[in-house]
Amino acid sequence: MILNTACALVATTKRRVCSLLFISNYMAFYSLFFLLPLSSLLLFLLLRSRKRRTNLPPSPPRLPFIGNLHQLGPLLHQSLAALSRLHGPVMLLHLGHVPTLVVSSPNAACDVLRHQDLVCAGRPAITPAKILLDGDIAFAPYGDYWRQLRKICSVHLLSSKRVQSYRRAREEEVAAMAAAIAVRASTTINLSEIIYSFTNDVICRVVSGKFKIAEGRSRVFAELINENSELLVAVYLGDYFRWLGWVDGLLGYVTRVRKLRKRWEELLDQVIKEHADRASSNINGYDEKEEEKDFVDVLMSLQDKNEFVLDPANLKSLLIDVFGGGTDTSYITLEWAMVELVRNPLVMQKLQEEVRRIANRKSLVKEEDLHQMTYLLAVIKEVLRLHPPAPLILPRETLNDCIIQGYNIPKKTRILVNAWAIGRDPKQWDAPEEFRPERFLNGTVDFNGTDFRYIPFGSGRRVCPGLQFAIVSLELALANLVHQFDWELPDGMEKEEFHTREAPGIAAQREGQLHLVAKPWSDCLEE
Ligand code: HEM
Repeated sequence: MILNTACALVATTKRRVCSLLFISNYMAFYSLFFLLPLSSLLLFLLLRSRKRRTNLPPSPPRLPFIGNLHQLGPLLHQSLAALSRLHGPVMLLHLGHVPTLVVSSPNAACDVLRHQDLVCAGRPAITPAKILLDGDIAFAPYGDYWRQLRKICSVHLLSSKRVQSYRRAREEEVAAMAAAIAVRASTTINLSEIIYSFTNDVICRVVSGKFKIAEGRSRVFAELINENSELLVAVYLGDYFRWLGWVDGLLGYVTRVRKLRKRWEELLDQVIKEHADRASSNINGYDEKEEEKDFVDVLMSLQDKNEFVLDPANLKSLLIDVFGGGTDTSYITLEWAMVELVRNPLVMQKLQEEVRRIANRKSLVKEEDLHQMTYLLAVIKEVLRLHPPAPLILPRETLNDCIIQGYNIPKKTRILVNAWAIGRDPKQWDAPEEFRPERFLNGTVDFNGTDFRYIPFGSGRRVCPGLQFAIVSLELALANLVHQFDWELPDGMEKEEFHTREAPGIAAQREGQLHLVAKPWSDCLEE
């Protein structure tokens, strides 16, 4: 019995040993052929992601949750420039949950806007744009839909030929601006107001035709554009802290943006309906006179010919973009131009000499005179170097992982290119804070974004499509302002009080309104 039990025990132990041996063999086999490669793969991935994380650009120290938000001031481009001086021209910030790459040197801008242009061609989906501009071009995600809109803009709405076709509209609006100044000559005028009406009237006229002035419609557009600017630049907590989106609702921002969209819809529906009425009765012969077509005419006739079909809501978003993109930017530039010219009397004198010599005592400078005015162009370039109205261009977002200046930049990183800081970088420009148009006289630096020291219109595939339109309007307006009038500070104001401070916000607008006295130039004769 004892022997039997002993034998049974031995047999069981043997079986257990065998099965243990089998299991350990199996495990060895398993680990050799499966676990080992798997764990090495995991290790490799871990190391790679660590390397990636360790090869990120430098970042200022950050706080939990808010990240670097507390380091930003009301003048965003200026606070980013100050941080970049400490942490380098390629710097990674964490704005709440949003990783944000800030680029402040021409080389880094060239990486973003040329070498990695495709990967960096996305735009972040921010709350106000999603509500107000859904389906527009400026905030459209990069892809087929954006390409279609881009083609419409560059081939049909803002091509050289089309820009040329708005010549009469521009010249008439410039004449109206000069007349508005002339009636208040030798008194202190609010030039900001006058310039704003001019830029707004030009855009209104180009987009929605010549009927708007009589109806006072441009005033309504101006009101809406103003509110656009305010609501688009406000900070929406939900964009930086996913769990705080409801606060934006509570603060009323979201409701305000929705209401604004509704007002735009109503106004644009009216404009589109008028187009349809005009087209059906053909009172304007809109189909015959190509040069008279406004943007709505062009878009609708493209739709009619089935060349492209845009959802009505998206069509309105595209029009809102053009109003927003075209009005504030040109207004801000023209205002800064007058500020810098009054602060720099020698530059003003040189510009007036050029314009008056070429215009040859005509009462109005015409567009055919502009191509000879090289100093005028240099003045506008210098204004846009010191005061780019979109100092951080428009935010981009990476569509994939990429490398910028040797650093790994993960997918879905927001990118801010600080055109303002690059334009004032002492490593790139002599005496960068001084207003010296002469630096542009040799003509090698242009607006088109090929020289990354100078990118007021951005660069690459998302470069501003309104560039030509903007430049010719600015040239014509500025030439006429300095041709017809001599400009003085209001009584009692010293040159030193005439400041160049910027107002808070993301557009680099001058703080306060510009008040000046216009003295008609006596030699400027009626034709
Ligand atoms: C001084 C005048 C102007 C300046 C400084 C300016 C500047 C800019 C900048 C920096 C961008 C972003 C470019 C980028 O991401 O690389 C942009 C985009 C854009 N601008 Fe302008 N702009 C001006 C006038 C205009 C005008 C007159 C229009 C239309 C009539 C316009 C329409 C647009 C549109 C639609 C976009 C979006 C393009 C896209 O995302 O594909 N802009 N502009």
